[in-house]
Formats: sequence, structure tokens, C-alpha cells
Amino acid sequence: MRSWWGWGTVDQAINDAECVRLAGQLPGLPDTPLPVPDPADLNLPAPRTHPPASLAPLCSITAADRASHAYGKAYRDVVRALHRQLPNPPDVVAYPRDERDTEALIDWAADTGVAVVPYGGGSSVVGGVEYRGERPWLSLDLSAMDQVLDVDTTSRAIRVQAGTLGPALEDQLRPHGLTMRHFPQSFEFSSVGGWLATRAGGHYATLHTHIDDFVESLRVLTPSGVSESLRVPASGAGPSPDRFFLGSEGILGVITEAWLRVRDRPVHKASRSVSFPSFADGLTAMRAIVQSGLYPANCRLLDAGEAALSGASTDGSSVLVLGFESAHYPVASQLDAAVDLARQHGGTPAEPSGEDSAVGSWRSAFLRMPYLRDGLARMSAIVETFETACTWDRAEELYKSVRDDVDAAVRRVTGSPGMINCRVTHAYPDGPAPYFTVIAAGRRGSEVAMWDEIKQAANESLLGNRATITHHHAVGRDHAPWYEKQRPDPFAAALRHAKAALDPAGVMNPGVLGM
Ligand SMILES: Cc1cc2nc3c(=O)[nH]c(=O)nc-3n(C[C@H](O)[C@H](O)[C@H](O)COP(=O)(O)OP(=O)(O)OC[C@H]3O[C@@H](n4cnc5c(N)ncnc54)[C@H](O)[C@@H]3O)c2cc1C
Repeated sequence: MRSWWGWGTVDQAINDAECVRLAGQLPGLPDTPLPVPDPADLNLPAPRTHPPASLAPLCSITAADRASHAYGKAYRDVVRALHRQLPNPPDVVAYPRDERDTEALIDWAADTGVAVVPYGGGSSVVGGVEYRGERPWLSLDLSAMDQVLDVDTTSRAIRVQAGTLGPALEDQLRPHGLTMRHFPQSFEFSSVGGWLATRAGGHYATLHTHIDDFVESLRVLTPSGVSESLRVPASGAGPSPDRFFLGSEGILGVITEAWLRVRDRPVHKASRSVSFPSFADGLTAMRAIVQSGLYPANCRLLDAGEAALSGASTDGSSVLVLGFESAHYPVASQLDAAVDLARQHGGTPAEPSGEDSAVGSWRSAFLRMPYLRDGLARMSAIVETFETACTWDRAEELYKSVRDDVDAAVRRVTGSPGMINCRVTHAYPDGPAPYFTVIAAGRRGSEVAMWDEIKQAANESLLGNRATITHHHAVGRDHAPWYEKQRPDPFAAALRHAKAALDPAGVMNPGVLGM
């Protein structure tokens, strides 16, 4: 059963004793975890609108449905839910079965001024699925639209419905020997439509990183009609309709289907980790590897704090995790070439022995991390991440300056030092995408305000360092003020006009992307 307030499934959540044990590692936290409220006890405000009888069978107004669709899965969402702060849950949650249902729901909303918030897996960490305005609102949950509808094995592409979650997608591709290999950390509980609407980043860390790279064609239901792009491998015909809707985060319409590129399942795999005396040495080695024409499937650099936290190293070194894979040819020689480059830049490779233990520790810690975050949140710790990208010439400076700025903010807000760790999750020939984790002791009842102040400092630091406000977490409502500062004005004006043309009643996800 899915957790209504936290990450993943209820059975995987950290139990009370484990929460207390985890919190023991961070001085200054309370002795007991926040209890998990039952949605039935939340006293949610009564729904302000009701769908017409023809749509009622698709809709729910139960406390469990409304509470579980009130927020995404950011730290501040989890904490607010634990503190029973749900003043503005959706008035109605709808589960359309197909595009026709979706269209009928949007028509009703546009006619009655109800805001529509598309909901895929609900894993947004930027306030993307949480409406903050005054209107009644509908959470449009696409989870019933979860089928791969066509498999073109000749061109190796699939037509898939937007509500399909990561595991259901891969399950439907497996019998064909195919895979998409787009693995965001949230893979298990995020959807194809959500990936497309937020320009998600998968953890195959070079070459095909963003979902953009997989798109052949999109079908989008806007309040003004359906937009379906021509399905071709590439096109130079004017501005791309697919690029226009990618990252639109539900403000222009609902992505209902997509044709996406897939590939043969890999059978050859090789991985190894390399340790470095400093993060700067690791960055130099990483740059050499991604500029060499080798394209590792995994190429991630953990700083000393991150490596220690995930168990990948205990001696203060930074660790580069490298992996190659192919469906068609052995990859050992590519791994050797990358390890050689790392060695030339001061790296010490781990002994090659089957599944490298640093690689294995990092991977299991990575998948377990969201559950640990929730356990720590129940103990009133502050645990959150943010991410960015910049060019290589500024990477080292960015790392230092963001860490210093966030460290100062943590000390100011909490009165004590926190842990600020970094990993580079994606690497391009022209720059890395650093991902920061902040862990600090919060004060019970003030956790969200404390985090918001730290996050504000982080965003200002990214802006000051000319790094993007987000590499793959999207803009949503939380990043909108900083996104607006980075977005060119003529482009903002064009987007505003486009939204007015496609969504004249202004009902589609108001507030997101600053629209
Ligand atoms: C623990 C954790 C780890 C994460 N790791 C990653 C990661 O590795 N990479 C990454 O990119 N992101 C990551 N995220 C963020 C999040 O998972 C992504 O933004 C993801 O793409 C959202 O997909 P979703 O289906 O959950 O979308 P939702 O959260 O349901 O929606 C996200 C936004 O897209 C809109 N939307 C959803 N579906 C549609 C649709 N069909 N049509 C139009 N608009 C739509 C929503 O209205 C909302 O604005 C992580 C989040 C968490 C909590």
C-alpha cells in the first residue's frame, strides 16, 4: 500500500525504533518520532465543488484520496503532512480511464473555473502538484492510464500512456527484450507523463540523461484541443512542438501519450569505483572521462561526506563510481580505458572483484535514501536535496561557494553546523550536474520555515554562481521566483501568450512556472 504522507510503500517505511536510532547520529533532536496521522482524523475542509453526475464515477472525495493528493514528496510536503497541516487539499480527485474522460473533466473544470492539477506519480519535489490559489481544485490522477499501447520493434520505439509508472513500463517492455533505461531515483513512483512534463533526469549519467532525449512524438490534450506531433526520428521543421510541451509542468494541458525510443536490454555490464584524495581531483578525472568520447552509463562522483554516508568510503576520500553496459558488445575495455584516465588524474581504483563493494553500497543507499529521509523527518531533522548544473570552468568554485553559503545558512537557522554533502549525478562534456544534500537538526514545529530559509540561501547561491535553478527537479511553484530571474523576458512573454491561447480559462496548474 502506498504511503499517503511519505515516500513509497507503507511496508518499506522506517519503524519508530529505527527513526530513534537514526536520529541518535544527529545531536539536538527530540526523543520520539512524530506520529503518522490517519487521514480520517485530519478534519479536512469540506469539498467546495462537486463534479456533475456524468463524471462522479471517476471522482473521489474521500479523506484518504484528498490527503494523499494534497502535496508532492518534498521534505516540506512530508513534514507538513506529519504535522497535519493540510489547509487546502484538492476538493476532488479524479481518475480518468482514458483521454475521453480526461477531456470531459477538463471541460467541466474550464466551464466552472476549477483549477486542474495533473498528477502522475505525485513525486514532485517543487510544489508541482499542490495548488496554492483560492479556487476549488481538481487533482487529475492519471494512474489508470498505464498501458504500453504499441511496440515498434523495427524502429525500436513504443507508444505509452502518460500515467504509466516506471516499473509498469519496464514490465511491459521486458517480454519484447526492450528497455527504456530511464531511471530517475523516483523511478518506482513517478510516471512517464510526469517525466515528460518535468524534463526528468534519469541516472544513466552521460549521453541520454533527460527524458527529452527519448521523445519521438507527444500527444497533449489542451483545453483548446489536441496537439499531436509527427512521429519522426528527427526534424528540422521549425521550432519543435515536443520541446514546447516538454517541461510545461501541466500549465498548457495534459500529456496523454508519447512515442518514446527504447533499446535492447543490456547483457554486458562492468563497473568499478575509483577513490580520490580530493573532490577537485575527482572532478578533473570525471571531466577527462566525459570529454574522451567514452560514455559511461554510470559516472557519478561522491564527495567525502556523501561517500561516507553511503558507505562507499570511510577514509575521507571522494569516490567516482563508473559503469558501462551494452546489449551488443563486451564493455570491459571501455571500463579499463575510463579507469586508466581516472588513474592518470590521481585516482586509486578499487580491486576488480565482481560487484565492486563501493558500487553496491552506493546503489543500495541511493534507493533506500527517501525512506531514511522520511524517518529523519519524523524526528524533526532537516533532510533535503537540491541540484544544479554549470560549465566545467566554474564547477570547483560552484561547489565551494554553494557549500559555504548553505553552511552559513544552516548555522544561522539552526544554531549548529549541519552536513552538506555533494554528488555529481550527471556529467556532460561541457559541465557537471552537482546534487547537494543538507542534513541538520530542526526544531519541532519550525522545520518547514527553517528549511525554507536554508533553501532560499541555496537558490540565491546558485543564481549568484550562474548555475541553473534546477537540472532535473523542475520548477513547480517553489523554484518559480528564481526561474523567472533566469528566463529571458521575451521567452516569458511568449509562454504567457501560448498559455492564454491553449488555456483561455487559466485553469491548468495555475502558479506553476510563474504562470
Ligand atoms: C525521492 C525522490 C527522488 C527523485 N529523483 C529524481 C531523479 O532522479 N530525477 C528527476 O528528474 N526527478 C527526481 N525526482 C523528482 C520527481 O520524481 C520528478 O519530477 C518526476 O519526473 C515527477 O514525475 P511524477 O509522475 O511523479 O509527476 P508528478 O509529481 O505527479 O507531477 C510533476 C509535475 O508534472 C505535472 N504532470 C504530471 N503528469 C502530467 C501529464 N501527464 N501531463 C501534464 N503535466 C503532468 C504535474 O502537474 C506537476 O506539475 C525525485 C523525487 C523524489 C521524491
